[in-house]
Amino acid sequence: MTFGSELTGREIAIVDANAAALGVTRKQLMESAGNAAAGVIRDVADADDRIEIVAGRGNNGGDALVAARFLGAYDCRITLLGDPDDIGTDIARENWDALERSTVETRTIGDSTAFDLSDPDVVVDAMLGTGISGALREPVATAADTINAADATVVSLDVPSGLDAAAGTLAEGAVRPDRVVTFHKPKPGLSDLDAPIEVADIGVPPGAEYFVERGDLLRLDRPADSHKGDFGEVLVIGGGPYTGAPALAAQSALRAGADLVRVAVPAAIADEVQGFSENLIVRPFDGTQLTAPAVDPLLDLAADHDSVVLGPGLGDAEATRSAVEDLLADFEGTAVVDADALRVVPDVETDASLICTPHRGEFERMGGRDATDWETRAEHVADLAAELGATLLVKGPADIISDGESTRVSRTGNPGMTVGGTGDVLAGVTGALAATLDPLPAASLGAYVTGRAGDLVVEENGYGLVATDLLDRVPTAMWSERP
Ligand SMILES: NC(=O)C1=CN([C@@H]2O[C@H](COP(=O)(O)OP(=O)(O)OC[C@H]3O[C@@H](n4cnc5c(N)ncnc54)[C@H](O)[C@@H]3O)[C@@H](O)[C@H]2O)[C@H](O)CC1
Ligand SMILES: [K+]
Repeated sequence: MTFGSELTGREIAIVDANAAALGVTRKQLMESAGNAAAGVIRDVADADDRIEIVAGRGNNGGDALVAARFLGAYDCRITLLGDPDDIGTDIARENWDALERSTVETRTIGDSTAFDLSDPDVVVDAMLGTGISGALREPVATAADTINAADATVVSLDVPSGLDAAAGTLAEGAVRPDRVVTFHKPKPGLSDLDAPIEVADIGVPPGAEYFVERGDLLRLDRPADSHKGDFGEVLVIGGGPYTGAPALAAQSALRAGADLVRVAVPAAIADEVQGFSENLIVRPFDGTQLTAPAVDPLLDLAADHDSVVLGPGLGDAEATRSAVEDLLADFEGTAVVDADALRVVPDVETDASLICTPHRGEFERMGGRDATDWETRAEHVADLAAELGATLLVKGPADIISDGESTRVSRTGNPGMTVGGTGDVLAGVTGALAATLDPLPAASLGAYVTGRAGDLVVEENGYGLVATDLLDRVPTAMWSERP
């Protein structure tokens, strides 16, 4: 299992969009949901029972419109709360149009004062599902009261209308069902209800939660009322024998949306690093490479940042290695650890939350077991992540991300990306995402976005990609393909 045993509203949207990316449309899922709902309704209804289906204007209502088609043998009436022109989604509207052309009895009610029930035996509550926001508004509020007062068996589709599946709480006046049929997975709050809950399999493709796909981009948010600082400040610590790597990581963090990125490098190369871009804020520390005297000042600086990227271009000198060890031992924030800095991770005790980004060779040097197929390797990645208490992002043709509990696989990227520097881009992008997201989603999206940026370059130019080509594709990969 990769997502939790219960799905919140946002996770459902992600799974839905990932299912679509894997070739199963939301309309197909709605068809299965409506079919499954009809099965439960048949279970509670006698052959001559009157069934009232009350549908809202979202996809929860859409599920019920499908169910009505499957219940053709019953005395069934569908009430749409609101104007058909205001139906919120194409797939719900298509199902409404199909019902209207059929022999199923339909009516629309826009005004709460007109809501009534004709003494039904069974009421199907499909007014609101996981798309609820805030307190119940009219006409839903009155309809919920009327349904609760009716002497009928009430079956809620997905969740009782009024259950906020993001918070797991019931709004005042929420429908009190006798049964619930929920789709794909339980939702937060359902287990607190008195009513029996059935989970219906609606054919979400296996892999929609496992693979990192386009739907995962829904975790990214940049609301109109955002303020400077909302998207985090990132500190890149790197450089010494190499100058390009820290500059590349820092620029990638900027492209991935961090508000502010500082890059701490040895003073001897500070000018050269600054020369890569006027967007960089360079913070030199004394010397030609990272050594013990820089550790305390860097820890102070790091404490003022939301995340740290540690490693790009540091090199593998013994003095640097022990400085990295000291730094990690006393750091308590979130750090993306890459390149030579990875060597110390297995031996260091730290309270920091680490995201380690090894390639396969580095993964094995850290103690990971290799495997010829990626499914087995994914298990080995999870094992090492659990052992280290860190999140691992193991780079390869399929990137494997695990925190020891959940494991994801990202399949973006292409053979053109074996060129030097793409790892620095990945570290920077992941560092920026880790400034606002938890480690597992940050690493998963970092892998997906960097790989997708590489795919966009190759789609445009063919192979012959260099790492700097990725930079301006990072925002495209993050934002222009968000479902
Ligand atoms: N993967 C799955 O599990 C699938 C689930 N399906 C069903 O889709 C709904 C969620 O649909 P969505 O369109 O996102 O939202 P809703 O239908 O729940 O509601 C939107 C609708 O409600 C209005 N509204 C919102 N808040 C309130 C309020 N407080 N008071 C009154 N009205 C409100 C809003 O304006 C919209 O009109 C999910 O639950 C499943 O049933 C898919 O069919 C298949 C895949
Ligand atoms: K409902």
